[in-house]
Amino acid sequence: MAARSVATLLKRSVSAATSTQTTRCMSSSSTPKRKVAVLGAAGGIGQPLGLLMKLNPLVTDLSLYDIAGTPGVAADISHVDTGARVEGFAGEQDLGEALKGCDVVIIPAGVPRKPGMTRDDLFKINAGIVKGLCTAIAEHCPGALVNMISNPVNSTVPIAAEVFKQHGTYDPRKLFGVTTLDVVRARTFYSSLKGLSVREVNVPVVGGHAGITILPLFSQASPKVQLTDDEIEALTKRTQDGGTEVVQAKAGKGSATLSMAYAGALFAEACIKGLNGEENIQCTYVASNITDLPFFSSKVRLGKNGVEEVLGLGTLSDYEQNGLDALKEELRSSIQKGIDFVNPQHA
Ligand SMILES: NC(=O)C1=CN([C@@H]2O[C@H](COP(=O)(O)OP(=O)(O)OC[C@H]3O[C@@H](n4cnc5c(N)ncnc54)[C@H](O)[C@@H]3O)[C@@H](O)[C@H]2O)C=CC1
Ligand SMILES: O=C([O-])CC(=O)C(=O)O
Repeated sequence: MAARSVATLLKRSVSAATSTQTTRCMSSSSTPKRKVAVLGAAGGIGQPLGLLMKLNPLVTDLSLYDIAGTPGVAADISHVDTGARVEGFAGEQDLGEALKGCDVVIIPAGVPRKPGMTRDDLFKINAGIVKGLCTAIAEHCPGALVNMISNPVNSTVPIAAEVFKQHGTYDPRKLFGVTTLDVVRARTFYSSLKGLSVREVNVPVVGGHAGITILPLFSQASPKVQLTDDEIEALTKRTQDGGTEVVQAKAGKGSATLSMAYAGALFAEACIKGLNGEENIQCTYVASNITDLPFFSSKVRLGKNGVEEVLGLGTLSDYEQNGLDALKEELRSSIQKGIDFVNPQHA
């Protein structure tokens, strides 16, 4: 699934860049109008993600919002000769206008990790940022699909759910933690270890998005190749620590931005395709009852309403079952931390 989407995205981007006429025809006749907002658009992820959304012919209106720096980013991206109309919004007073009429809102707003930090160390700052942005979403575009990138995703998604519940706008089919980067990494590491073409490879990744809560299911990878126990262990660890690998390599200058922008663009495109009636299956962190945890990442069928179906885990190897048992306590407590942040009286 992801492999084909990537190829399509890049091919379309090239044709969109070389033919404004074609793009305009597509958006006015065959495809519905789709407005996408990026909140945190002037950041390390926000800028390349904004560009990738501008290259996507399924996007007709692109709203770029940040607390600062957006006029420059919006002016810059708006000169790209593709169909999407770009508007930049800077500062809280413009947030409502940025969100009005949105079909998809992508949130990469907030601080990234430095070496030695866990994603949970970001909670203190990012929880408040996400709460504020989700309050505005509830007021100005309550029907939009929300793609949460801001960390810790294991807690920021429950925060968003609680904010929407307080406003009476919560629809669990429309709230997603973006875990696509874990899938992208698992595919890359698996294919390069085994000399496979990455375009043909798929690996489901379930659980959450932090350390051991990231559980790649190499027993369900396709195409299937023989893996030793040591190879499975190494691939699993590398996928779980992929974010930390980048944080350490950037040595204090932030975390993954370019690969995340790519992954975020893939997932946003999958959501828009679903809205447009092109159902597709992606791994994402959503409200779920496939385990005893209220939020869980697994394969999900996306369609016109957002989540059409949360798919089960399939058969797990003993190694994966142990990983699942081991991740539950951390994931449960991260979820509760998010819920308690919005409802301190119940904590
Ligand atoms: N889900 C995932 O797989 C991944 C998540 N992340 C997370 O994404 C987040 C952003 O990372 P970067 O772009 O590298 O950080 P960054 O610091 O480069 O950019 C963040 C942007 O958010 C903006 N911002 C802060 N408060 C805001 C508010 N109230 N409203 C709107 N914008 C606001 C900042 O002005 C800045 O431009 C971090 O929390 C990071 O941990 C990063 C990589 C992967
Ligand atoms: O590791 C981080 O802090 C950023 C992130 O979520 C990732 O790259 O997977």
